[in-house]
Amino acid sequence: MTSSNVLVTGGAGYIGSHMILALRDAGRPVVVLDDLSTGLAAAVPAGVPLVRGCVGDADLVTSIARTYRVGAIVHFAGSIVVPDSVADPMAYYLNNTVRSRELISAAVAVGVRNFVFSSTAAVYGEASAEPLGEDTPLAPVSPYGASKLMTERMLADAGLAYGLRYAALRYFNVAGADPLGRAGQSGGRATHLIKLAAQAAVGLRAGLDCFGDDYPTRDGTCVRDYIHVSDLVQAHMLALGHLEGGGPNLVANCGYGFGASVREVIGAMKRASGVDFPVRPAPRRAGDPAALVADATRLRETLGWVARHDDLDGIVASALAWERRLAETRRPAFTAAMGHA
Ligand SMILES: NC(=O)c1ccc[n+]([C@@H]2O[C@H](COP(=O)([O-])OP(=O)(O)OC[C@H]3O[C@@H](n4cnc5c(N)ncnc54)[C@H](O)[C@@H]3O)[C@@H](O)[C@H]2O)c1
Ligand SMILES: O=c1ccn([C@@H]2O[C@H](COP(=O)(O)OP(=O)(O)O[C@H]3O[C@H](CO)[C@@H](O)[C@H](O)[C@H]3O)[C@@H](O)[C@H]2O)c(=O)[nH]1
Repeated sequence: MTSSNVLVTGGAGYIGSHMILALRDAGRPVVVLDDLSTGLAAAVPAGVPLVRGCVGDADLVTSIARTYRVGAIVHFAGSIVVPDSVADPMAYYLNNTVRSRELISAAVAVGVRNFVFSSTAAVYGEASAEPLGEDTPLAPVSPYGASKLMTERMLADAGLAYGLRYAALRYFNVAGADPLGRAGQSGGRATHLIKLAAQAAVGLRAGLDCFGDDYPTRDGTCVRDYIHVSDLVQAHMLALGHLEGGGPNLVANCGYGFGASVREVIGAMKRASGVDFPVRPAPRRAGDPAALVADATRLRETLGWVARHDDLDGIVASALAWERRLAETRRPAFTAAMGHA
């Protein structure tokens, strides 16, 4: 096993914080670079160095790579809200594409060999086939998807020109929380369906909007392939080992091969919590494809990945458990702020 450090960008965020736990569980030294724009310093486990800064700061990246003898970068940092990218595309091209370019350039210049990148199912756009293989035509319908696709393209070119070794993992919808309760989705502004449903279940919000019920799907609501964050992180660990072991560059979908509709997710959350929170019909949300379901054959066959948490009820239950834990830790602070301490 290699003992060089792994630089986790965006390690104070939802998925990055789970990756840090997996690396530490495997005995790998880690350093985190995060600007804390959506992440929380508290999500980085004690003892893991956290450098607060931007991935687009090439001097900073170079200095971290030298100081910590970084051998691999796992790049989670980015802006992630599809409708925001429709409203403000230039912000997404800056944070996701331009700053990734700086990071990749710095990695190449300082001699970091291996690079794992958070890509997305949004690179496929309006899916014509289901499930989607990696060879499906790439036609993103949101600036978010386009901003990620451009980074994939830069990695492919950097691989050819400079020998950078990379894996671009196209996540479908990531959800759930660490089964040991050490991490979960904590960031301030929630937009993801399962997170919002969990917040409704614990009483943090009055209910939930269902964006569109006239899609060409089995119940009219959008279908997504929800992958448990622990299974996703395991794919990253395998991808890292694959690159470090000399395996070829890789682009792979991360999902289970079956989807759940918005209505099915809401039903699962109501069952798990026992709370019948209100659900309001709402117009379609900009940039939402009707259905996104992964064909994850390549991930299984190339990396030997095995899904261990591929059960919607379990995913929803782990998200709910984390939300309840957050509500418990918030309650004293809230009570104090209201002058009732
Ligand atoms: N959550 C999903 O369902 C999903 C699906 C597909 C792809 N992804 C990708 O996975 C990655 C992680 O997503 P997440 O859900 O953990 O989001 P998140 O918002 O919780 O984490 C992103 C982290 O990156 C940091 N960050 C943002 N811009 C930065 C910059 N310029 N420099 C340094 N740090 C910066 C944020 O502070 C945050 O800690 C993203 O790249 C996202 O596009 C997520
Ligand atoms: O209050 C809500 C929130 C969401 N939805 C719907 O739920 C589905 C899932 O939405 P969401 O959880 O926001 O995820 P996506 O927009 O599908 O995007 C996620 O999944 C993509 C890959 O599929 C990633 O690229 C993105 O980063 C990630 O945010 C969509 O149909 C939404 O319209 C609702 O109906 N009500």
